[in-house]
Amino acid sequence: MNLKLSTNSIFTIDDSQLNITGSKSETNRLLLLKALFPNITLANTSNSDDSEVMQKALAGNDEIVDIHHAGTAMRFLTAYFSVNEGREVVLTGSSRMQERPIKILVDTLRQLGVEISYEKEEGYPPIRIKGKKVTASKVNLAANVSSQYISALLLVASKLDNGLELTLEGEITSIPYIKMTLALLNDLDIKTSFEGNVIKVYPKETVESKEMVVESDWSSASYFFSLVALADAAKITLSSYKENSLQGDSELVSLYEKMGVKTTFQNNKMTLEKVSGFNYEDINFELNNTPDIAQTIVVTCLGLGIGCHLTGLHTLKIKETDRLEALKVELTKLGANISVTNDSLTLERSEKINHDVHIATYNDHRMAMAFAPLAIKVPIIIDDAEVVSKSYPDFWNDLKALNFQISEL
Ligand SMILES: O=C(O)C1=C[C@@H](OP(=O)(O)O)[C@@H](O)[C@H](O)C1
Ligand SMILES: C=C(OP(=O)(O)O)C(=O)O
Repeated sequence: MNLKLSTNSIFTIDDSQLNITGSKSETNRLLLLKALFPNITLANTSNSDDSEVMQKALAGNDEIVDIHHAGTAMRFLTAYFSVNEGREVVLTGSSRMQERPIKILVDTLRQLGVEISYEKEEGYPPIRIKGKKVTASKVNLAANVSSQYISALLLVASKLDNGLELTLEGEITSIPYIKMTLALLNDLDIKTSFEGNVIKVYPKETVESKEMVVESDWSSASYFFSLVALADAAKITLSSYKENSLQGDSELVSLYEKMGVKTTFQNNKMTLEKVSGFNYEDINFELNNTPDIAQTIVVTCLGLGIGCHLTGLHTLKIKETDRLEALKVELTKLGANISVTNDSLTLERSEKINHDVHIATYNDHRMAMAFAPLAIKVPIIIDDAEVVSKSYPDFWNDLKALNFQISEL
């Protein structure tokens, strides 16, 4: 399904309200924790494909478990099945998932005594896991490739006889996601510590019954920050969000303040407003803590006609697609002057944006959603627009509610 998007030439959002689905990162952690501690209950969970596959995988009893494109499900379930004594599963995913590395996590679980083998290529899914009772508790692992390996181990750690002590090697990437995992464990009264490069999780057999309420997804909110930045005038209220979030992408508030968006919080809602008469300057952001909003930000900059230099992007090459390469190809089609390295991206200032360009989405939900707000500036076509369901199935309906004209080509 290819969608053509456009808006009125003067585009404004008048005091609109949107309710955004729960964070997929929090949901996938909590689904796993609920499988370990069934007396917790969850509210405002994500309706994303990634959370649906996670839930199904945890509920089922099949030998082959297919998690499609869901990175967190792949990594979290690898740890989960590894400590599920006596169970044998083959964990697999989409063809892209079979190119996303898992060796660091597999090697760590092997150090803990779990039997894991590769069904196809060494270092990549699919993998065959024979669950073991794990009693070893000290391991080292590289922390510079994906924080998901670390979160995966932390999530199951409290159920191990002796807990877990992880020593992280190298520069730690995507730290807020590790802190989110620890914070959710702490909410369940599971004791943890994170000092220097050592993380400890202490054993806990049971937890008190508790309702865990998922905050709405900040990465999904990023597209509305972009929309407000690009509109002629806009005020939109999103629920349910907290000023002090567990999600690192809440950094959006300070990042978009530099792109003319003011954010205020009240009663678990946040209101984004376009600042009129804002003095735009080129931006320079380090995004090691917030990799998922890099695409949104660079597209906003193109729409605003400002330049940007984004660094800390080394993980983008191993996500749903090689996001650095994909951005380079698609932004160039729009007339942008962009260069990328293995971990950074530079966009030159430019005035003109080509219209009616087909944006390829590479099975990457964030390619589709990040480019959509540009329709405020020029009509644009998003190819294979259904990809958004990986994290945000209601995205196109929510844009329609904001008066985007959307038609199938
Ligand atoms: O733990 C998580 O929920 C996530 C961690 C990040 O991955 P990396 O640690 O691989 O950068 C992020 O990009 C992903 O969307 C979700
Ligand atoms: C990278 C992402 O997800 P995952 O790694 O869980 O597939 C994402 O949602 O941007």
